[in-house]
Amino acid sequence: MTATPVLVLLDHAADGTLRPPVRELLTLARELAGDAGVHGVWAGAEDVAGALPVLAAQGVSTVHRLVADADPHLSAVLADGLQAALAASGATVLLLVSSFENKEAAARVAVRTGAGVVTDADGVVLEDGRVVAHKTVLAGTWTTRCAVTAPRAVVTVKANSVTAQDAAVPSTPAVVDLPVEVRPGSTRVHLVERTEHADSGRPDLGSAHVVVVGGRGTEGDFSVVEELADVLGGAVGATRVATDEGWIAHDAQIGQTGVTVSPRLYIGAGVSGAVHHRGGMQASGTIVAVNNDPDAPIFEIADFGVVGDLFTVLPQAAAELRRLQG
Ligand SMILES: Cc1cc2nc3c(=O)[nH]c(=O)nc-3n(C[C@H](O)[C@H](O)[C@H](O)COP(=O)(O)OP(=O)(O)OC[C@H]3O[C@@H](n4cnc5c(N)ncnc54)[C@H](O)[C@@H]3O)c2cc1C
Repeated sequence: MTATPVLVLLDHAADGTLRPPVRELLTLARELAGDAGVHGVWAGAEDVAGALPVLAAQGVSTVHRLVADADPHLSAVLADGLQAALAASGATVLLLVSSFENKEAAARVAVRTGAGVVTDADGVVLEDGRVVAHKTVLAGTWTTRCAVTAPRAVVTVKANSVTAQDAAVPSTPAVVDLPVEVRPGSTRVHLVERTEHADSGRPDLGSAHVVVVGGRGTEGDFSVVEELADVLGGAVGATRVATDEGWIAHDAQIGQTGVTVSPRLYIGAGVSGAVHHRGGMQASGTIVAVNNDPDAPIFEIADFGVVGDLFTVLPQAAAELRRLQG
């Protein structure tokens, strides 16, 4: 694979603000593309203008704004748009933030274009002209390197895998409308309604730098978990026991059948560390466990462990952090 532009899907919120992991992907894209340049894809009716300063700081050369008579929030329509953007940009590498929706779109684009697809990567490099993606598999027990042998690569990258940095030289991104030919099959599903979650004031669980997680040990009282998360500016997560009990919404569940997180700091309180939970958090940077059972399996993977009652330890930690923060 010779040097070509790298294409990045510019995930954004309803107000047009770029989601934080997009800066990480653009940083990675610059490393892969070298002089060939970085292109972005803007999908949705939101105004791109507010995102342009960030895209300029990231050195993006061209933003392909999809123009389609169908909703690009449908993964099949998004895949149509991404395929068109690959053709328009000449890119042979497409990077997307790892999310359920993006992984579905990535798979569709890869099938249509004959690309190799890797999901949930935590690093991407070029080796001998080939895209090599690093990923953690089998409930976090193995790290693998997957070399893409096809001429095109589509890779979804987990949040917090790359440290975002601005380009040495900013750019003036050109915004180009890209008409998308929507396949008849792509609109077999109609999007009836789409509602953004009310803003909790906390960062998104999948991309947060800090995640504080409550398990069965909370016995349904998440107040101390939320308090510590707020002091650290982090997100609140949960085990399946906690979500099944209805103590917290299902979208907070971390693990094999929930969200995969890889924050810089994971704090588990009253979490045993079952294999199904580990699969969704073992790639975290630093793992802290608070559990009153010294034999809890989570201590096997913890970088720092506190044997104690979470209702005593978490408030103390929050108070000390507040004191240090002044
Ligand atoms: C197919 C399948 C898929 C699954 N997918 C998931 C998944 O995606 N995510 C997930 O999380 N689980 C998943 N599970 C369930 C998983 O196997 C575990 O049952 C679950 O993770 C355990 O949750 P827990 O750690 O909260 O509870 P427990 O295992 O009951 O552990 C509670 C811990 O809290 C400690 N504790 C109790 N009181 C206190 C206190 N006051 N202070 C400090 N510590 C205390 C206890 O010592 C214990 O270690 C799945 C299971 C199956 C079969």
